[in-house]
Amino acid sequence: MVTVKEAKQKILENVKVLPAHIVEIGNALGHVLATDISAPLALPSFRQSSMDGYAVIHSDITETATVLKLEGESKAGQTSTQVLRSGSAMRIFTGAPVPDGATAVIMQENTSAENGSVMIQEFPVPEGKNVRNIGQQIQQGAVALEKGTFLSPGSIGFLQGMDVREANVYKKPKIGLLITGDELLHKGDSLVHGKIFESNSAMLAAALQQEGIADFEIKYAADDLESTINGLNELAESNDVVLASGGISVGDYDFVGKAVAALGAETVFYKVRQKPGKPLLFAKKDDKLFFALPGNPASSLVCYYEYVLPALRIMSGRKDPFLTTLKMPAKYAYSFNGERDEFLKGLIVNGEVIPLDGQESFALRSFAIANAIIYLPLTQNVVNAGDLVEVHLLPG
Ligand SMILES: Nc1nc2c(c(=O)[nH]1)N[C@H]1C(S)=C(S)[C@@H](COP(=O)(O)OP(=O)(O)OC[C@H]3O[C@@H](n4cnc5c(N)ncnc54)[C@H](O)[C@@H]3O)O[C@H]1N2
Ligand code: MOO
Repeated sequence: MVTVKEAKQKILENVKVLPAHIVEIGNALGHVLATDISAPLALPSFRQSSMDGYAVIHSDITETATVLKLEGESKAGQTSTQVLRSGSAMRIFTGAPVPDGATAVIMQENTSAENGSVMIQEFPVPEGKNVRNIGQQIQQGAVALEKGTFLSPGSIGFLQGMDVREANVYKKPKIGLLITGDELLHKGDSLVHGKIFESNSAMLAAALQQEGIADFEIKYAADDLESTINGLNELAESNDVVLASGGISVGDYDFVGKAVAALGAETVFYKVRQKPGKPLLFAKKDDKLFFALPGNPASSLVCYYEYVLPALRIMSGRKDPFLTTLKMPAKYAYSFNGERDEFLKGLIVNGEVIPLDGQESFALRSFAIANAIIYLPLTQNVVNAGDLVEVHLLPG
């Protein structure tokens, strides 16, 4: 048995980043850059107005109420180059090219135009006011995004604005899910006494999809050693990570531990001093990883968020693999007796976290409405309302 801290350390030590490959920008969201991207063009690539108003030469404005001759117009999308002469102002709109010679734009609220001239009710006008300069955002050839950047919607927009079409990103792991248990019913089956509708496959598939991992396959194994070995073996051949659900405890029909050993995988840890999720197993063989998640649904999902997801993120190149962690006051008191650290399903509302009712490991009802996991080490087994607790934010 290892502690939570030791188990997390072993994840960090034993999981390696996958190789990189080129993807189109449209498919790059949620990936991590494996090389720097240089700006193929400057942003902006021409001088742009940031306001609707009038382009002027700032030194022409010598007093409040300077009157300039109105000459020409520059609107967004205009491709021809225009020139502004001294003593004149040009009508201009947001995003439009600033004519050569112009050094500032006066927003139209500070002007009044009539009969072919415009009065500027602003003085003094600094050079460059309301003008976006060439390369103000990024110069051509400069590093636009560094290796290691996690590509967010903002990154995708930034790259698209420079007409970057593809990116070299770390691969995301391919996952095989092995769902074990003779008691399990599937979609379309009829309920019979002693059986349950299986939910871990849908739950884990949803969690993977939420992480942007679409490449996964699901297999089912009966509670016997041979079908568990075969299932693990087949999934390991075509995937980077195998997640088994159920059959990892000490019962006569729990075969996952024996099957992992039979495949020749090395156990990194088995059993973590935590509730729920005690019988979690992590093993590896060459570059393949095996996680055996306890069958109890809430145990399975806690282990996924606290250990599996960080491993998948490390493989994908993420430097911040664990759930975002912060301290927050507990809304209600909570205490526990026992010899294991506890992970509680929590709901953050208005800056406080509520330890939800229904913390049993077979129950998903609390997880269904949780937005956080509360981590209570053994040293904090009595929590009073208002005490600060460690909170791990669930993705989404
Ligand atoms: N004598 C002991 N018994 C148990 C111990 C122990 O230390 N000594 N540990 C308990 C703990 S803690 C957990 S957690 C469970 C883990 O058991 P397994 O991983 O072997 O899981 P199963 O026995 O196969 O199933 C447990 C539970 O979950 C239900 N289940 C299984 N698969 C699914 C699924 N795909 N979808 C929904 N529900 C599933 C299953 O029907 C059981 O109710 O062991 C304790 N026992
Ligand atoms: O570890 Mo089990 O998940 O406590 O029920």
